[in-house]
Amino acid sequence: MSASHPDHSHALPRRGLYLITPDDPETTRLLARVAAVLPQAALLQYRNKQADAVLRGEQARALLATCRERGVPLVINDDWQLAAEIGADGAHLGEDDGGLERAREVLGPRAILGASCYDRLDRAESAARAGASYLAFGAFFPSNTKPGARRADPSLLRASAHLGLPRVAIGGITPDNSPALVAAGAEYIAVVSGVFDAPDPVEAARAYRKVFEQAGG
Ligand SMILES: Cc1ncc(COP(=O)(O)OP(=O)(O)O)c(N)n1
Ligand SMILES: Cc1nc(C(=O)O)sc1CCOP(=O)(O)O
Ligand SMILES: [Mg+2]
Repeated sequence: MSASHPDHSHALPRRGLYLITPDDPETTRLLARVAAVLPQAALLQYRNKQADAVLRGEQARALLATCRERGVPLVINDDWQLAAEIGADGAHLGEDDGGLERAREVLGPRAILGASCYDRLDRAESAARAGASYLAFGAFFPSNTKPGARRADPSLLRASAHLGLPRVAIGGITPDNSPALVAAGAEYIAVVSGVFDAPDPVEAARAYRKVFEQAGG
């Protein structure tokens, strides 16, 4: 912990696969899909861009129970108020999701607060100042989950190392294209379709985990 970055990443594992949920309206099915691959994950993000507030509340609570059983932190996408309401481990905020400072104030110093930085180092610098726990960059490759995502270059991972926060790489990431991102400094590889749309999601999740093992832990 440094003076400029107080203890904002307490619950964060050191590195690994950051799983993000697919938009699945069936809560029982979503839970089964997540439970199968959760043992391979360092972190889980609940993201459902189609669900209304009631379904999001139901799914987030159900996932939180599963995550607690498995000891995996749960981050809620977009909605830090929902994270606070259900006692999740944190929230992930992009450019349209409200200010990091207010979220940090309410969620407290130990919450995981993720910030989307896209392809922008200046955004990463201000997110670090505003109390982010990690900095997410992307999209590194074309993504079917988010076809319009801005593209980022792996050099951004190296260029943001001085900020001293864990870096997340996202967007079209596969086990095959992950090693270059981990070598460039990504502590986390964030994935939706590479796991959840794979013919064998458990095998796919293991393949991402192996990338970190082969990179040295
Ligand atoms: C780990 C991680 N990184 C980036 C995003 C994208 O956030 P945002 O730009 O707010 O877009 P949506 O996910 O809300 O569509 C993310 N969710 N997680
Ligand atoms: C949610 C999200 N955010 C991105 C960004 O670049 O900010 S890319 C993305 C989609 C990630 O899904 P997949 O692993 O299926 O490509
Ligand atoms: Mg968002």
